[in-house]
Amino acid sequence: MEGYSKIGYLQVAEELYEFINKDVIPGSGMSSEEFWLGLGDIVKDLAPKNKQLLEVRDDMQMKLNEWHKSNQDFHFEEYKTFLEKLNYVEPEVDDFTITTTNVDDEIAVQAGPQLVVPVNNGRYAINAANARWGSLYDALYGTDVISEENGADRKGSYNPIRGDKVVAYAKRFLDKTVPLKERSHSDVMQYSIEQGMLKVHFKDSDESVLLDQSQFVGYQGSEENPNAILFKNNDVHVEVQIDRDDSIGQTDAAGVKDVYMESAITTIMDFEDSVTAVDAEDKVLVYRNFLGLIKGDLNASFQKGSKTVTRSLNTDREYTSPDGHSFSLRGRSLMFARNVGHLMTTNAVLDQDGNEIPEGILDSVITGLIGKHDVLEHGKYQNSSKGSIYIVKPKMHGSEEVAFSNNLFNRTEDLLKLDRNTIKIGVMDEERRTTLNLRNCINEVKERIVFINTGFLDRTGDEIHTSMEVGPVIRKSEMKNATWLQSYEKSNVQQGLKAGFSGKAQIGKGMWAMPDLMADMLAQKGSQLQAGANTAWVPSPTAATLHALHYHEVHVPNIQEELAKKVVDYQNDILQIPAAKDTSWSKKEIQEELDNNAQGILGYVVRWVEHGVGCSKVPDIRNIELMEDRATLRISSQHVANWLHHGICTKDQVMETMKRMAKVVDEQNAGDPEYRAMAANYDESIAFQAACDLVFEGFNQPNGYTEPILHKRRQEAKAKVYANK
Ligand SMILES: CC(=O)SCCNC(=O)CCNC(=O)[C@H](O)C(C)(C)COP(=O)(O)OP(=O)(O)OC[C@H]1O[C@@H](n2cnc3c(N)ncnc32)[C@H](O)[C@@H]1OP(=O)(O)O
Ligand SMILES: O=CC(=O)O
Ligand SMILES: [Mg+2]
Repeated sequence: MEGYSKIGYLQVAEELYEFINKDVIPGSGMSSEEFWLGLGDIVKDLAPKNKQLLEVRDDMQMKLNEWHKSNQDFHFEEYKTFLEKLNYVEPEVDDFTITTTNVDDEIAVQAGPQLVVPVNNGRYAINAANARWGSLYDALYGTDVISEENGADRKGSYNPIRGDKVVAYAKRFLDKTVPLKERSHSDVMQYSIEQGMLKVHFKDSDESVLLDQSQFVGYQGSEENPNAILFKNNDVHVEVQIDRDDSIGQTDAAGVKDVYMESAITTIMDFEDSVTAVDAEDKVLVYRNFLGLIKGDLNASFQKGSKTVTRSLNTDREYTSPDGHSFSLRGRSLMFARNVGHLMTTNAVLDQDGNEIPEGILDSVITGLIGKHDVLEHGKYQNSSKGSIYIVKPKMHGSEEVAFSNNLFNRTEDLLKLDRNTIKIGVMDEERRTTLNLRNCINEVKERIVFINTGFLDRTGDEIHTSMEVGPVIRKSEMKNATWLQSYEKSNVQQGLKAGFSGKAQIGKGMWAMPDLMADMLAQKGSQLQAGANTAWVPSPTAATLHALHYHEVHVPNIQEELAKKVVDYQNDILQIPAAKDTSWSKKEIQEELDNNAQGILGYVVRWVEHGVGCSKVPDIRNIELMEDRATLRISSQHVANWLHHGICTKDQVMETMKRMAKVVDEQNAGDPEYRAMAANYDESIAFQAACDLVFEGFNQPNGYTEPILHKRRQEAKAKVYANK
């Protein structure tokens, strides 16, 4: 095949071949020949099984559709029996606990925010790794957490009225989190260290100490005039920064210029939901960025206003302990790589017959190979101090698919000469068959599992698609309160606790998908901790810093201990299908639902297909900017497909809506010179065609996934650009 190098069983796209051989193999302890021949063996052995697992998915979906069509008179018990016979609901394994070892404290001990970032965007990826620490002052000043009332507006140059509100908020946080024995942090004139204790001095020459002296764990600078005081609360840190020469420090009695929060304790470097990678060129970019992150030499230069900014990874933070010893804290988030799932194949590597190989197999061996450099301590920094490689595996359906991933990781370890279970797994609980059989799924990876996470966005898409034949689904905005979703969230925590995750692994919860609504996030996202999660997803570094506040309010291990005492059988509730009981929506309501979905689909897809951007902020019908990714696209497209299938709307109505909304999206993007308007020629716009395919062909997409259409159309768009060059 032209443009490919033949090696053993495989044909490898030249750019990938060269990148791996030149940049990744050296120092890995293996030759390139060994690597490619070994990958060939894995593909030869595992690709047929991968294919068979996908056939099981299709077969189950077909049988579900048939069952629902011939059981319009629905009986719940019969439905359950049918699911059990189909092995859609598996017989449960006996009690067990996970035995994962060599897990970093960031995962096992420290409850805190988890940031997700598309790894193809180097600038964002570096930012994400550096988001281990973030400025509380900036996060408050720049978001709606601080209201703009009474002259505290955000626009323009620094507004001292707003600044005062920020400082007051931060000092209230300190009073709650690291209280003084007497009075408030806002009364402090001077922080100092005396005989290993933190002392605070007030204006009237009064002084005090911390209520709990053990919360003071370090400082920078001198004992008399420290320039940073480090506190620890609920296993996470907060640093009060002092600089009397700084423009903000000057205005503060104690010279405090900022409160720095330990924020994104872990980060998911995403190769999946938020990424566009459809060929060898794109795959090389994501692998190259990940290599740079692991080796610590990734840089990104970009224009910010008139300046060129070069960004690189932060160093560790150095402190002196109260008893005078030097120590450091990590300056960077602990990184996971989220590989793609089992569905897609990639043309970056072909087998000897010219078939694309499963993309998940390629991701496993290459992220494993890159991760090996960390195990061998080749980087400027170390990601895992325990010699582990952390991989998140998404979109798996049921325990056989998890067992397949385990086998793939075993084979990857053997090929790379890594000890068994060096590669840890994070299991996304985001498909209905995994939720129902989560215990069995965890059991398949009990020696390497480090997280379960409720990816409720994909999970909602799967919910709609699975029960497509039942009837019209409830409106999208009602999904979050639906019985199935609420019980899925609870069941996930219960299964994690039962399998002994507390103190060993993460029980994670999903994304806050409104990146601009930070006040609402602060009000609502703490509930994920109350529900037992020791981490939850945020879309940006700012959100990580603000979400970190929640982990200071509650000590998650205590909550988990309480929750572990009660055991509830959630299965019947998880199986409550979100079909609408009352479908008498008004014409206006139907149109509103369609408009909203169409706007989200088009706004996201146009950037995916034409610009290669896999995660975007797209305004919804109320003009609220939403984080859209493949999983939210799956929901919107399946929702329209469902209503279309059940005659709630007509094909003509949907087409009219898509065309009208394309004009709205075109207007939203009018300021972008690279943007190609969809409404200029609907038939020629590849993005518009992709969006239409997702809706009109939605019924036939495997499990309602968006990748097959997105990949095909993106490849088409890239080919068109190259042809015109
Ligand atoms: C279902 C699921 O799988 S959810 C997982 C998928 N979702 C994600 O991965 C979320 C990733 N988030 C993002 O891509 C972005 O935050 C978006 C698209 C939601 C918003 O992006 P933007 O509009 O560019 O963000 P905004 O203008 O508010 O902020 C930009 C700044 O924040 C930084 N930033 C924003 N999001 C992130 C992030 N996730 N990680 C690191 N940095 C980020 C940017 O680097 C930029 O800072 P810089 O100029 O100093 O480099
Ligand atoms: O991957 C996360 C999701 O919600 O889907
Ligand atoms: Mg997902």
